[in-house]
Amino acid sequence: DTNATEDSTVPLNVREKYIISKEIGRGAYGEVKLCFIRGTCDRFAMKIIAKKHFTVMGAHAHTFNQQIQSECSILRGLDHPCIIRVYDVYDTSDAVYIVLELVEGGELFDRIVANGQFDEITSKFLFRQMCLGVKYLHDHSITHRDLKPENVLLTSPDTNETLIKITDFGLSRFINETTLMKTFCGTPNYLAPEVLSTRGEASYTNKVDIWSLGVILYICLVGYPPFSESISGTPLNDQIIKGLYTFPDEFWSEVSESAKDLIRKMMCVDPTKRLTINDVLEHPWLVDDHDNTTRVDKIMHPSKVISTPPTITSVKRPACDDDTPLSEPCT
Ligand SMILES: c1ccc2c(c1)[nH]c1[nH]cn[n+]12
Repeated sequence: DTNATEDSTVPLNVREKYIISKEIGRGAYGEVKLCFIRGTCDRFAMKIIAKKHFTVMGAHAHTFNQQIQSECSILRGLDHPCIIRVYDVYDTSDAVYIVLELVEGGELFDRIVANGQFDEITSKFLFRQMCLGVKYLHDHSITHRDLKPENVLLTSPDTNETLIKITDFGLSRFINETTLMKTFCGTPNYLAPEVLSTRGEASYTNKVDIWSLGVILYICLVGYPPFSESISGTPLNDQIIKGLYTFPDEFWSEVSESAKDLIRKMMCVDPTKRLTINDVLEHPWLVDDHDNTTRVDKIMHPSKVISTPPTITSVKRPACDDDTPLSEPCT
């Protein structure tokens, strides 16, 4: 990958507005670089996706580019605390340049690795935010399709009481078969069974995101994935397609039955039986924990922290006795 700063293929209008700096991440279909707006020095993330990863419609390239434009105008219209903001999109012949919100806390994936796993309270705090972000996408008819801890970013580098931001949504609709094959080449740890059993031909529903959220919650609580080749020797795809996961007491004895119940209802093989995102948010594990809901609301809407108004002790009231005539009738 060429260094975009010198790379002459970066369109002039992008270079005029942004200084593109170092690489800060690599997604499945492109690189992410730190960039600054010339002048204000506001910092953003610039995702550069080479078009070769997209379905080449050949003659239909024109409609394809229009599809990208309309998709990105949808993405630019999204505004939710748990969704990475899309500020600008530059579509050129060989690449799409997407200007995105920058966050400094790294990926959930790395935080889980560093922590080992989260306690149930922290898991629920982060999980509720992911659910609210996914609900916002589903309410806007957007299926993420590639939810995984690598696509959940954190805003604070030094605490788990952090805001999370979901990224890499929306463009997945434009995946061409090679990138889709990449989906199959990559570990299908988070991939829903219906995608695997029909080799991706399944009519995707947004239920695929619920399965992935279930896998993410499982990993947050115990620090290891529900499916893995090494242990049982059964091929990974078979484990997923048949839903062969368990909650071994060795690791799960400290976790509440309610949390396991929710995971079972999210990681159910039949998508028609799987919970919707609204069902998930109405599950007792999330609904019955008001403290968690309050903490999540506060981190999502910090400005709305209701500061308790000062009690009125400062105002001195004249000692009133009943024969003092009122200077004027009280209005
Ligand atoms: C998409 C992919 C990676 C991103 C991103 C948007 N924003 C941001 N801030 C740090 N990394 N990163």
